[in-house]
Amino acid sequence: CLGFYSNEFCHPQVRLQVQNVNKPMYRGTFHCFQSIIRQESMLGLYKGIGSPMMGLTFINAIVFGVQGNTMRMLGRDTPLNQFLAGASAGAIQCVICCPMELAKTRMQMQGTGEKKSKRKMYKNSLDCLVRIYNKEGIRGINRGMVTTLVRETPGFGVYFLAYDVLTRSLGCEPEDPYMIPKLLFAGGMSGIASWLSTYPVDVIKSRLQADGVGGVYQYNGIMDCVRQSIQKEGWRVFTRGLTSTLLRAFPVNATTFATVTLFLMYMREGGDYVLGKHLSIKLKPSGLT
Ligand SMILES: NC(=[NH2+])NCCC[C@H](N)C(=O)O
Repeated sequence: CLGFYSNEFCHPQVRLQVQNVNKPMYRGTFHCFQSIIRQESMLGLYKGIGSPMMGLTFINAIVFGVQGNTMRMLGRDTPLNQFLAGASAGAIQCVICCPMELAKTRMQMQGTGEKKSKRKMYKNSLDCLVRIYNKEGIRGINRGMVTTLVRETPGFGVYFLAYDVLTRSLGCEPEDPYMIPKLLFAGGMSGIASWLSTYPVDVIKSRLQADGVGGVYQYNGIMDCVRQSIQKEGWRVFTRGLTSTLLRAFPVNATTFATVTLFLMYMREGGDYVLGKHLSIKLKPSGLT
């Protein structure tokens, strides 16, 4: 479980993305945090954490495994191959990421605002997915899959390309006394770059996955959700929850990338290898090959 996947600790993100702009419950990130803690205690910030915690082991294993093997398959270490290897990892991990985020979103939305249901529909994330499957079948638990693929495929391409470019330009070498801070910085900035690159898609995905909580369906598909969102809230709608997402993205991805890099470096003899891009680049005096 390297780092924390998705936005399980970014509770405000989902609520800020899907709240009703005509009757907004939250004025911004800080107010959202305050309200959740006041109304639901600190535990409220961790609602829906079960699903990401269940899925994150597999997701990170898939992401770094697919990315590394794709790079070895592509052979040449070029920026385009970095992007393609990351994008393929991002696409494949959607199989787990989409249902996981659907459960997280539903758990975080139940009992809030106008969607407040009299009784809690779901006991936990697994119960949430089982109920959705029993009611809506396989299509139901893959609600939001298209937007998840549109978000994650380029998002992960940017994620790994940014880390490659930053580790190269910072010269993250084992004998460098500042290697660890540089890896943390490169990982954190790569996470931010990745979320910034596809954040508008994430807003639409969250709205589609939250749609129907409490029985009220608002959208007839992706384009209708985009149209309604822009019509009601203007283009700023695509920045809703962005602050809390970026506040979380830096430390989570700094930890993830630095941990994987150091883990793999010390798995090899004497630090000959640094993740750099994808786990198996031989370090030469001139930098990563
Ligand atoms: N949707 C993305 N931008 N994904 C790439 C970043 C993934 C990373 N594990 C995170 O949760 O921050």
